[in-house]
Amino acid sequence: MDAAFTSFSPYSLSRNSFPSTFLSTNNFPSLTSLSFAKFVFTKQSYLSLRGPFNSHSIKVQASEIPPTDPQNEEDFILEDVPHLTTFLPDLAMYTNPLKKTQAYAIVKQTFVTPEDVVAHKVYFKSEEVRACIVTCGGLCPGINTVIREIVCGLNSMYGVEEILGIQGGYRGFYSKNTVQLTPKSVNDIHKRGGTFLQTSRGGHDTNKIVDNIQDRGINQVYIIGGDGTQKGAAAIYKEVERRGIKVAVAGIPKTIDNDIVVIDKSFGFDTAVEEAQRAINAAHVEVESVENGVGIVKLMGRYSGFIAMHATLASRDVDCCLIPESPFYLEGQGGLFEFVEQRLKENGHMVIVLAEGAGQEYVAQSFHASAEKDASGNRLLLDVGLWLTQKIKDHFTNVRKMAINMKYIDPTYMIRAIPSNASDNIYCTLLAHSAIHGAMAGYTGFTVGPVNSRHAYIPISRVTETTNIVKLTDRMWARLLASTNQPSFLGCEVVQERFANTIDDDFHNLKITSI
Ligand SMILES: Nc1ncnc2c1ncn2[C@@H]1O[C@H](COP(=O)(O)OP(=O)(O)O)[C@@H](O)[C@H]1O
Ligand SMILES: O=P(O)(O)OC[C@H]1O[C@](O)(COP(=O)(O)O)[C@@H](O)[C@@H]1O
Ligand SMILES: [Mg+2]
Repeated sequence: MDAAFTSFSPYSLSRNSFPSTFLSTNNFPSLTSLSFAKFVFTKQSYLSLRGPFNSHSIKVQASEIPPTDPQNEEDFILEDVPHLTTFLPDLAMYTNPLKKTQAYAIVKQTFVTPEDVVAHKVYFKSEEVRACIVTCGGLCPGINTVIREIVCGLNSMYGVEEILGIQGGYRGFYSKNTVQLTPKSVNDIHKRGGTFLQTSRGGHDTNKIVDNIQDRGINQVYIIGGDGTQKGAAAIYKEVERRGIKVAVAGIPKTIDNDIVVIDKSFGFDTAVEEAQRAINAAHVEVESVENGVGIVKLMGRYSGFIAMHATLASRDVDCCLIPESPFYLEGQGGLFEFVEQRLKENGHMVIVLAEGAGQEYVAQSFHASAEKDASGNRLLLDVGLWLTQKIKDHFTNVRKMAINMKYIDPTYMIRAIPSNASDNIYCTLLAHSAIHGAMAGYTGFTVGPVNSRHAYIPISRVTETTNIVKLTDRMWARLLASTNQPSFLGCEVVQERFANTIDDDFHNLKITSI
């Protein structure tokens, strides 16, 4: 194992985003040779991750890596990325076939910084690899690009021929036939939205899945999916380890909501924000063309309002953005009705962007609905867009006796069903390649993704222990408030009390106490 990686050093906030898995024929004798790669946060990045949902620290085990400031070992928070040799200590190593490929053989000092992890040896022979890919959970722009690049990357860089597609999510392992994936069969799929392999919610049965992996002789599993999927991937990895079989499990984080922690941003998010602009533009055009026009645009965001926040900031045509993390109220001083009326008086029109998870407790009260769940156990949302539309109409017609022109646009599925844009396509390629290099190098139980702009291997458990949400105390939310000039709604004690009393999960309680 010692020779597998010749160098490793911590990520830095200022470095550019070259993948840390880049191969070099180079040696870096001046740098420490490590037995295991570590998942590393600089102290700064750790601090930036800290908040009500990430309050417990990651263990510091700094002994093997020299900190940049030798006086301050606590600069680094380190954790092992799991490796096959942890439970299969006698695994054979092979020369990395990348050395012989034209694209990488020319790379000597030029592209490899001392901070890159350099794989000299791999733990799979090309002809021995039998990989599979599965996609789970909701859609997101770019899934097909990730599938394509795993297939093409494994084939062109490592000479792998055996790649299976598991169809229809986790349950496809045990309920469907596999499909053979080749560079030819996936050649054009990045131009399409959705997932070439189909997806599903629910159906995660760890034993059945791992039985199937064993029966089919699969030894690399690439799992593309969100927070739920990554929890499933962690369970598969644990079971694989328990059975002591040589199977590398790699997660590629997918979430339209950008709700996965640790990584800088999820793929497809930029594409979704861009697409949301079209809906916001349409709403704005409609409402400025009529008298007292009120436009409402509902965007995705179950627990995290990132899409709504970014779409609002990008647009500048939005007067008010409502997200799940920020409580709001309708009536009285400082409420939404008052703000709408004020904007109509000032400008004759207004646009509200609404994340689908916002105000769910109000909608539930209005509709007397019970909390239903989907097959994966996610709460099924009530339509806050229709609810708000009706509330505003009722208020202005019946209470204020004022005619308004309401336009409600619901582009929710449209923003995630499209192909990824150019920058997301490149991002997806880096993720796919990072996953391939990691699996070939024998890592397992990891998720890939950029951390402070450095592509990193992250132990899966780190990305599943909490959810990424918009922090109301962060500057991005302050920027939004400054841009829209909307009320912060936080002055109202009643709302805070109501939230604390009616919402029983930690998520909302923490949210309130963090304000
Ligand atoms: N805690 C869990 N343990 C194991 N599997 C899970 C867990 N949560 C979700 N899954 C599985 O992961 C898949 C996708 O989860 P879901 O929440 O629907 O989407 P996403 O992964 O995009 O968040 C489903 O097949 C579901 O059964
Ligand atoms: O109708 P579906 O397919 O269950 O998806 C709706 C949900 O999917 C999401 O896009 C999130 O999906 P994931 O949990 O798969 O990331 C939410 O924004 C939305 O509430
Ligand atoms: Mg999810």
